[in-house]
Amino acid sequence: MNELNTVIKVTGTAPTDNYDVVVGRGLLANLPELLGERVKRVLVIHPRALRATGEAVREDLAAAGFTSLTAEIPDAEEGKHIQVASFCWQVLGQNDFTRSDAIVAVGGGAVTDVAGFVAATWLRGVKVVHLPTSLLGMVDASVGGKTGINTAEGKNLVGAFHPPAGVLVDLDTLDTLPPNELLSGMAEVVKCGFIADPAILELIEANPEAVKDPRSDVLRELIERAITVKARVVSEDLTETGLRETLNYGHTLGHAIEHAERYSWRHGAAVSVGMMFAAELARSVGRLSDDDADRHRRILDQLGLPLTYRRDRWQALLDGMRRDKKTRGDLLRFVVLDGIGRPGILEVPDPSLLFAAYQEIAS
Ligand SMILES: NC(=O)c1ccc[n+]([C@@H]2O[C@H](COP(=O)([O-])OP(=O)(O)OC[C@H]3O[C@@H](n4cnc5c(N)ncnc54)[C@H](O)[C@@H]3O)[C@@H](O)[C@H]2O)c1
Ligand SMILES: O=C(O)C(=O)C[C@@H](O)[C@H](O)[C@H](O)COP(=O)(O)O
Ligand SMILES: [Zn+2]
Repeated sequence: MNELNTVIKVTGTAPTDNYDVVVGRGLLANLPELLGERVKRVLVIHPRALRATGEAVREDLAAAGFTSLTAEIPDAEEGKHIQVASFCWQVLGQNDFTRSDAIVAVGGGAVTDVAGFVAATWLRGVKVVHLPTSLLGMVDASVGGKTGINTAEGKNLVGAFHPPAGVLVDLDTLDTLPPNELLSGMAEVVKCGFIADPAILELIEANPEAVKDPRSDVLRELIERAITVKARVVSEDLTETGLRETLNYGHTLGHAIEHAERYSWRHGAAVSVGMMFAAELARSVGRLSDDDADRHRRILDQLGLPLTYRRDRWQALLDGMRRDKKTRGDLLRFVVLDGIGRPGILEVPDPSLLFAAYQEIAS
């Protein structure tokens, strides 16, 4: 690995909780070194849309002496399905994959989520390495070991914590990422700014054009800062017993919107509306100042992320939010801010409070 790479460490209590997230260019070629000598066979999981990248990874593996197979899966949320996991288990079974073999995920967050889930469940756990190719995958989904698939009832309702053995964030892959996908990832970067690193917000405010340029130094700094936030949080609380809930800022409503829209909305777009809602909720109970709540609107609007959602969908959203993993019994729980960089939890026994805050963002 060369000196232009940045290494962000994730740590934890078990030896398998410790790994590096390496950020740089031309990094995919470093995969064989990362897998190590014990691994003999590798299953590369990627969507059809990223076939060329998957093939390039397999060529590097072959050159280094690994036997590799491909599982080409449906794109985006269609990949986060039990039938896709089942297809991958079948490929692993038919090819006698053992506990010393490995899975490599090449793609966005949907791919790292389902491939991570397959790795968590095959033989009760095999090594997985993530090669995220979307901004969202780089700054969020590939780091922290949350894996999952959707069910008919909601988003990520089935999954496991299964940290990767390593993450290679190859910035070159962003060159082909469509602008709306970059924008979606930017919502998670902004989230990290609101919950933990105000410098992220200042960088975005000061560089409205550069943040959208995949080759800019500003974007690289944002990526590294967001990964640093995520790595720090999951190092302290891998299994979400407390601090990790803060990474769910904007997701209680966001996931409900994704489900209501049958996943036609990008994850980050839904989280953007979810953060607007959380800000209005916190403002309404006197926890967030008007200035800080208004800053949500300014930054998300500057980026071009959505700020509102349909007034007539409230009941479906409330039903969706009840299925959020932070809910305890009848108590809905939201990540809210007491100020920028000061996240906390708001427990809401009475949905009328939520309905009132929703009116502020309903269109
Ligand atoms: N596990 C976690 O901690 C975590 C964190 C955040 C989000 N997520 C999950 O991640 C998913 C969203 O991730 P996403 O936004 O990456 O979506 P995605 O994986 O659906 O990818 C978005 C689209 O971009 C395409 N794409 C990806 N990389 C590309 C590239 N380099 N060039 C061209 N096209 C490319 C994909 O094929 C897809 O069509 C959601 O399911 C969300 O729930 C998980
Ligand atoms: O890593 C986490 O923890 C997060 O909450 C990060 C989120 O951005 C991500 O979308 C995650 O998949 C949501 O998890 P869930 O537990 O609410 O399904
Ligand atoms: Zn998210």
